[in-house]
Amino acid sequence: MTDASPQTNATASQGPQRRSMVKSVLKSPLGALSVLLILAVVLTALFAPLIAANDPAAIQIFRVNAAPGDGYLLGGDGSGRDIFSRLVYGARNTLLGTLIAVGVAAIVGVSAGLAAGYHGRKLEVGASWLFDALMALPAMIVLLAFYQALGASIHLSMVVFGVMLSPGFFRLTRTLVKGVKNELYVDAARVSGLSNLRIISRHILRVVRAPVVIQTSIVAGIALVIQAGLEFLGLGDPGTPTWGGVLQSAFENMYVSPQAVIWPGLAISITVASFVLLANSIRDQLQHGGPPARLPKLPERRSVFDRQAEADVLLSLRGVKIGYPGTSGWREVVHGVDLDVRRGEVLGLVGESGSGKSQTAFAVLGLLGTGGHVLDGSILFDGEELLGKSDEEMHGLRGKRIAYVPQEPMSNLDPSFRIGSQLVEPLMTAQGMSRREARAHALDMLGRVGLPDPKRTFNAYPHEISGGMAQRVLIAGAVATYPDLLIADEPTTALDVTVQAEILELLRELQAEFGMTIVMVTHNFGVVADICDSVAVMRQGEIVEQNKVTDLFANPTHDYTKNLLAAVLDDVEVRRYSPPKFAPQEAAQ
Ligand SMILES: Nc1ncnc2c1ncn2[C@@H]1O[C@H](COP(=O)(O)OP(=O)(O)OP(=O)(O)O)[C@@H](O)[C@H]1O
Repeated sequence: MTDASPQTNATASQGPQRRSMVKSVLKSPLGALSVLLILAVVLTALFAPLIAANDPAAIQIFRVNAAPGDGYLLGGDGSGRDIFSRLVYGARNTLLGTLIAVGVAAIVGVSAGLAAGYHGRKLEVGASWLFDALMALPAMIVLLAFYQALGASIHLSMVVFGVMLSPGFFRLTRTLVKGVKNELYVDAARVSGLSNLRIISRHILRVVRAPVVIQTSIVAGIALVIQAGLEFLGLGDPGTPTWGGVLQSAFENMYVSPQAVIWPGLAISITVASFVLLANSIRDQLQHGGPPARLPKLPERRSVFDRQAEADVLLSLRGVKIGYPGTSGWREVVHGVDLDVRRGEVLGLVGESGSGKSQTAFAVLGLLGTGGHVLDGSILFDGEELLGKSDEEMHGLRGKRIAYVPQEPMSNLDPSFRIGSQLVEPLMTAQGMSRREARAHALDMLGRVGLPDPKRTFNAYPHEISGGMAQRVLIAGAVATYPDLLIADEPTTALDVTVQAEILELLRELQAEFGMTIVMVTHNFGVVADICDSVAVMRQGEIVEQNKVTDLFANPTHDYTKNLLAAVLDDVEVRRYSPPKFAPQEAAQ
């Protein structure tokens, strides 16, 4: 049995510029064409009595195998009936049969798939066994046997065929449900007391919906072809006009009236092709988001590129504005940041959530989120302008001269590869090392970042190590190329307090040993006090204050900085500097 599972990822559509699926499909040429053709067939079926001039069953003996003309638009068939009228009325019966097969397949397969995927293992095993057995049955033989037993009703045959098509829906739905049922938001829904039925209808069906629509479209094409095939074999109701029946009649008279075969053939092929094209078009929209939405026009960059930074400044930002496409033009999220990071310095980029710290860091890495652009400004790295560099040029810098340590160590390691191979591959491609050299260097680095048994970690899978060890592994990978600049985005947030201190200590040591410059993105003044030499405070997309850590802690000038410092908890252990405690009235000034 056909299992036309649409390979799709329903979550792929959840981009920032997701448009309504229907609109997106209609905007793609193939999607629009297929919808138009299916609509035309449906309308023809609905308004058959208005479209067809003649009764499809009326026989005119002198029009047997007649050529087109004289009121018979496409000629007469072997019994003297109007081929056009039979095709128009045939659209009704053919679509109804298709609808029955698809409806039965979807209802049986999706409900069983939801139940088997969501509920325990026993139900899944039983249902899987049943549907596997159904798939193993030869559809045509089963349909012929049922035809013998049930009589000449194509609609009953389509019910049986629908059941035979249901395993495709079952497998697709079960797999999707199993993938989503352990997501944290589903757990949260369970904890909040929602019933299983409510969770399935609210959270699970949303994920299943789009792939099931694709599967439905594919299965509709298959059902139509099989139905026409059965009718062609003479297994339909001879009194009812259908496309398969018209094809059979034309085939019997092919030598007398060859053109009569063309019309039912065209009707079947175009409709089936439309279903398949529609499925492809929806899948494309889901997987790739369809053709890119038109971006608002980029504003002209006013900043002068031709500038130089002081010799001891490694990274220099001037007037950097970052934006994302919004409903009415660009939505600016960083509004003209000026920032200098000196060679060998650890700079803390600090501010509350959403203040633009990560966006500023990602702009330097050339890794803004989908649709994100640096709208204006200049970013100099070691005297070289980064804005305007191609992806390839940026690729040459990232992972070599500019390294990155992320916030979530675990989600940045691929669970299907050993730690060692994830460290060795980049060293071979980026540094041109041989496998042996890369392996030795990776083991060295794992030892250097304080992992007690580098060999064991090297051979381990990510799930076999702790979060703190994973962060050390990522740091080892980042510093393995001895980068000039390390950007660390909240590298300790996901770790427990003692491990946080160890990781900060490690970064400090590595910075001193390799002479790296570090930009530390953080919302935590404790981290700033612990490791940073200077600090830039961000608020609502702007830098409001930049100073040496000692000076800023001793003498914050901006109210926002004072508030942030006042919010540092009394028991935060600050090893290098002690933030002064501000009285609430002082902080509010
Ligand atoms: N992909 C995106 N599309 C649109 N807006 C975005 C996108 N990513 C971030 N933003 C917006 O940019 C602004 C700054 O985000 P950013 O991630 O830099 O904040 P942050 O200071 O690093 O906060 P946090 O500490 O919570 O990560 C926010 O208003 C955010 O909504």
